[in-house]
Amino acid sequence: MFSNLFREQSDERATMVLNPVISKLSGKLVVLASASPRRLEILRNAGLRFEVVPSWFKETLDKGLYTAPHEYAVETAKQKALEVARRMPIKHLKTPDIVIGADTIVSVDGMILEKPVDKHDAYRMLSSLSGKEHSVFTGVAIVLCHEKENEEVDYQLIDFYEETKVKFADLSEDMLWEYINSGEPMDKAGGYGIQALGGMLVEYVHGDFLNVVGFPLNHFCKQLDLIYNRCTSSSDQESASARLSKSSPHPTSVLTQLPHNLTDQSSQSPSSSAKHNSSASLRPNSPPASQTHHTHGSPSFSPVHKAKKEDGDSEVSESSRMLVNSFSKDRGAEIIGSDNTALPLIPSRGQVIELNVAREDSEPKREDLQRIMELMDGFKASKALFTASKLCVFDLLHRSPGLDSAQMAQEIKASVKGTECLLEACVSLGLLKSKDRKCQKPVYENTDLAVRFLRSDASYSLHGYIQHCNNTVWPLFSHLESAVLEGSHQHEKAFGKKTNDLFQDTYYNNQEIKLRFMRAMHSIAKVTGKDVATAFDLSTFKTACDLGGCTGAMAYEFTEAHPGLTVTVFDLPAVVEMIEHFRPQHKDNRVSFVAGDFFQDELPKADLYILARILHDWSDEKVHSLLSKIAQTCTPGCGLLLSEIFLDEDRKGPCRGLLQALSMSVGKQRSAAEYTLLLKSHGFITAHVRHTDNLLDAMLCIRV
Ligand SMILES: Cc1cn([C@H]2C[C@H](O)[C@@H](COP(=O)(O)OP(=O)(O)OP(=O)(O)O)O2)c(=O)[nH]c1=O
Repeated sequence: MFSNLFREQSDERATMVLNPVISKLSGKLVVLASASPRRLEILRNAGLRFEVVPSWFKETLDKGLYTAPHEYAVETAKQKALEVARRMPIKHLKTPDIVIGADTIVSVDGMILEKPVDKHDAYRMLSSLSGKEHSVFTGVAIVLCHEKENEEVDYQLIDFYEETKVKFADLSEDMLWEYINSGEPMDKAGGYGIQALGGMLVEYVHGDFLNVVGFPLNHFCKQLDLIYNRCTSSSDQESASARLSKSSPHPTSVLTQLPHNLTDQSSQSPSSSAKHNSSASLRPNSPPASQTHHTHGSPSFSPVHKAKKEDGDSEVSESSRMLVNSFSKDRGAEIIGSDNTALPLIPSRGQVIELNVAREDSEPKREDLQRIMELMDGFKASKALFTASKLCVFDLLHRSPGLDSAQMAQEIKASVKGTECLLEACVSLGLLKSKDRKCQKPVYENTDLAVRFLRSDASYSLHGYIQHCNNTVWPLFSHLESAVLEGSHQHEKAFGKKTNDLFQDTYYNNQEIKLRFMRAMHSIAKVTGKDVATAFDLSTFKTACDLGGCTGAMAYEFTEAHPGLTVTVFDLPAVVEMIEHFRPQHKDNRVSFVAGDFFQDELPKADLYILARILHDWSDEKVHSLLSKIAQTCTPGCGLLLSEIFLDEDRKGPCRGLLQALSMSVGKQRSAAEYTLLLKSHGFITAHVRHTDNLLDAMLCIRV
């Protein structure tokens, strides 16, 4: 219905305005900085080709700073688009040509209504709309990115808004609650969706219907027409902006450069990004956001350090160059030159390694060679870590720091020569420290890294996961060539037996292997759990069920983070019978365990289902069967929190996810948009996506 409606409304305009615009955009990298499935559908139906990179900007600007509601929507749209425009060159290694951001709000009686946080909030919003006319504003920001010779990026910002008036019928209490309980209000501004059940509440609409649904397509096309059809060269950009200002009722344009110091912006984790507004971050001494509208000019910032985009056709004439842009929540952007760079072997999300190798036949540069050698030696480093961990080197040095190689050899019952080589290798990898002694062999101690992650009894120990990598992942990867040739996993070759169900046949039919696997899952849940548990406001949910929650490590993080939540961990009987091995010291009564098979048995009732690191393991058929079972168990408004590594939409990273896919399990790695579509097919809409900057990302979906 929605798509048909769109066609009826815009076919004529499409031929007049949209098609010439679309041809102008072909070959350009257009990015939609929005997770809204409605915006995606509107633009896709219009024939636009684009990538989706949801913005990490949190919608928490101070509404008190804005004199009119549309100013707030426009500013939020700008921040969403700019965050993506800044992040992409660094984290995705490509500079988009255009980034589109949007923000939809409802305004009634001088209040701004965004998405409700819970059912009561939805009730508050909908009852304030009952029997009245209100305005829906969508602010849109179009960021044009221009890369310059000297690696600076110019951003030209064009923004505008559209207002549509909507009148609601008088809503009875019963109607209100029936609608709220349908779950539809939760991810929509003002708490309703005019395109679906919410349409029944509406008496009339004055203005652009699609604007209410989240994107004013017609106004957008007119803006594109102005930019691309009436302004031919990039040198005309300033005048184009000026023209836009005159001809359009609400556009603004800011031409600016990305600041040199990226520490508080491009590298922001979602949580930190909310602290900034564009004016502050783009123009350090500028007035508040609302006053920077209609500002032109180019503030003088130093050039940005970023991976330079190559022109696909041109030969790379520059000499070899290596940049490692490393980001973390704490450190922000870090630009490390080749001289002082310890290359990360496997770039994580947010780490960018670029080698611009000069002409093919020119003399190899040291850094390029080094990178290849690092990759070739990677397996030796992994195996050295696995072996030291298996032989309990880190535990022994924790108990008795300062052992020399002969003493260590005696402790681990190994050869002195072999032990010496292993200890020295661990020093070179930064896992151990050695202290020289006069005329004697050096003694060894754990580094901080080993103390924190490699001791088997450390709070955030990865010991269990390392053992799993050594015993299970390593043998599988030693058959990688066959896995690639055959396109299937290599369990039979690696472990000498056929597996129908990896968990039942391999991991859980032997006590020792089972415990090892549980320790591995426990390790991962311990180090990632907090970030997943705190990714979203879950205060509307009272009961959760962690499907395949294993030792409960993730569940305990959820109860810790959400005082009103109780969590049932649902896992196979073989797992639940072992959980005493993993109970935390301070038992939390809000975590309980139920034994069962989520493919076969009835699921415990809950408001929120957690699927952390589950779906990627299973075939499409099993994934669909599990999701449809959850969907049947859920009432509208129930939540599903999915946590996996989300692949980038262009499938160029993160490296961990792509390497994991090589194990060729029957499952697959997916991007956030792919998970969104998958869940949508089972009646769940994605309300929020969070890239955590940790090993697992998360998305919160609501059953409609
Ligand atoms: C009023 C109304 C809003 N909406 C939706 C459009 C938007 O998706 C949403 C408003 O929230 P927004 O914050 O504008 O957008 P979003 O959170 O969905 O996505 P992102 O921030 O990543 O861009 O409400 C409808 O679908 N129907 C309606 O009738």
